[in-house]
Amino acid sequence: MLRIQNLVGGYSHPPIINGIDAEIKKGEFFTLLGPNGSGKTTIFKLITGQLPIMAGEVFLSSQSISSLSKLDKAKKMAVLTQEANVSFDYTVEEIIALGRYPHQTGFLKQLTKHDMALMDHVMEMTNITQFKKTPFRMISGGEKQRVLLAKALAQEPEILLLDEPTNHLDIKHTFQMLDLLKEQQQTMGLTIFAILHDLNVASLYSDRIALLHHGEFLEVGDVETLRKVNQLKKVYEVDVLSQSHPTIPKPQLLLTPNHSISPQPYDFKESYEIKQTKEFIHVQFNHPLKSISNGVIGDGIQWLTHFCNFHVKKNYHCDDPPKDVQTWMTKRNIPFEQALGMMTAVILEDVVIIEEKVNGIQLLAIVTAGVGNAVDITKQPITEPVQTIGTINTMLFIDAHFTDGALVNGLLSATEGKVKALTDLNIKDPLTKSMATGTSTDAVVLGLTQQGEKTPYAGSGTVVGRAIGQIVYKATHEATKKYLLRVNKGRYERKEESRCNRKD
Ligand SMILES: Nc1ncnc2c1ncn2[C@@H]1O[C@H](COP(=O)(O)OP(=O)(O)OP(=O)(O)O)[C@@H](O)[C@H]1O
Repeated sequence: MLRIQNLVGGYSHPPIINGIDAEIKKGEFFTLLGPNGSGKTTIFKLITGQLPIMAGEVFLSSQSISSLSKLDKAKKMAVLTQEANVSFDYTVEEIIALGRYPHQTGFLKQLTKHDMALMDHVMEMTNITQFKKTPFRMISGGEKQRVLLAKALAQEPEILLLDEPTNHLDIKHTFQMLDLLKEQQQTMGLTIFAILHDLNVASLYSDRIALLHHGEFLEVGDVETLRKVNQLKKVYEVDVLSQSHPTIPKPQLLLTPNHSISPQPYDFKESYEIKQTKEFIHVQFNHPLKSISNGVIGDGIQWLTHFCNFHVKKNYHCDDPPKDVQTWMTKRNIPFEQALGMMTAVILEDVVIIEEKVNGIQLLAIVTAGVGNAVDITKQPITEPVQTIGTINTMLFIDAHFTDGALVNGLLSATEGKVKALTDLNIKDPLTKSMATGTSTDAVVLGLTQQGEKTPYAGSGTVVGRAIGQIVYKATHEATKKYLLRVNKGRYERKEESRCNRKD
């Protein structure tokens, strides 16, 4: 659709653009990225003819752009520039009518019924119909941007050049505009060549991107190119981290400010408080911990300050456990947005709390255990899930700095410690009669202070991994023993009671 071949140009010597090549294919969304002053707008000016090409060539549908008349170009290509200065006091409708100009025929060049219907359509699409008769100068910056897009769409171009089209737009209108463009691309085959500043937005909407650096392309490729953070650091000179969007397979970039927002180093042992009642256990930290968990709320990887384990009745059943947990937290003035919530039918008095320092690493384990629903995951028939509560809830807090990989490692180490404790206590799956590997609804959280040197591994091959396995083993072993004692005592008491009743 648009081929840029060894393009050189600028305002004087030396040129700003130094021999770039690119091919924008028909129907694709191609985005030009680069810092301020890197030459993005200059490329557009060379393509549109606002600036003379010093060397190289640009082809529009295989025709050299310099051989096309202004009108021929306008029939194929519409441009939305940053300069929204319209000198005359046109109304919105009149501005949009200008978009039809290249298609008007005859001496008088009047708008036809088709032109007017199309204008109404683009005004509706861009949500500006209400401003139809309003002078352009009397609408806001964001509304002006939508009017200029409507004008460009009214031109019915094959390719649309957009120079920062979302400038002035709030997030709702940014996404509305880009969704609209994407729809035009997908349904009408419109080719889009856009300059965008927001790398995350570019990742969500573009098919391919080009990264411009000092008038040259450093990278041209699909949006996965945005995972090359070293290139981005070089070009933008910021500390950037590439992560996957949580719900769609696109990279998203996270920036770390130069000014430090991490707290001064603090004493782990002084940084938390544990509150325990019959209804709940609440661990509150002074600083947020980086956490990984499968809690009812606060799941996944998060930064959290409050960690709660709520007691529920054995027959607890609810359609919306997260809502329940949030309600219980609100009742106790615990901000659930910063909290992890678990639940258990285990008597909370039987909790085991172990605080230990292993090889200089401070750990805190808080475990409640019930094995009424013990399961051997390797033997249970794969049929209906078991969802009753009789669970092992493990909270483990560590004064260390883990990578995301080490967090996952840490979960493995904790699980290995738990399974070994069940094995040593000879806990069996009542259904399969084989050794249990856990219970049907176990929950776990690992919370890290992220203080000190970064640790990339936390498996059994590491000191911290073994410390995790051993503290979880100890806490689970003890908590399970307490549970078994209580259950056996209960059984004994019930037996005694019925014996006495029989005697009577
Ligand atoms: N009219 C002009 N005359 C001379 N130099 C100019 C002119 N316009 C821009 N430049 C220079 O050309 C270089 C590239 O500018 P350009 O506008 O293409 O950058 P850009 O990548 O679009 O930047 P931004 O993200 O800030 O819009 C800059 O160094 C700029 O100062």
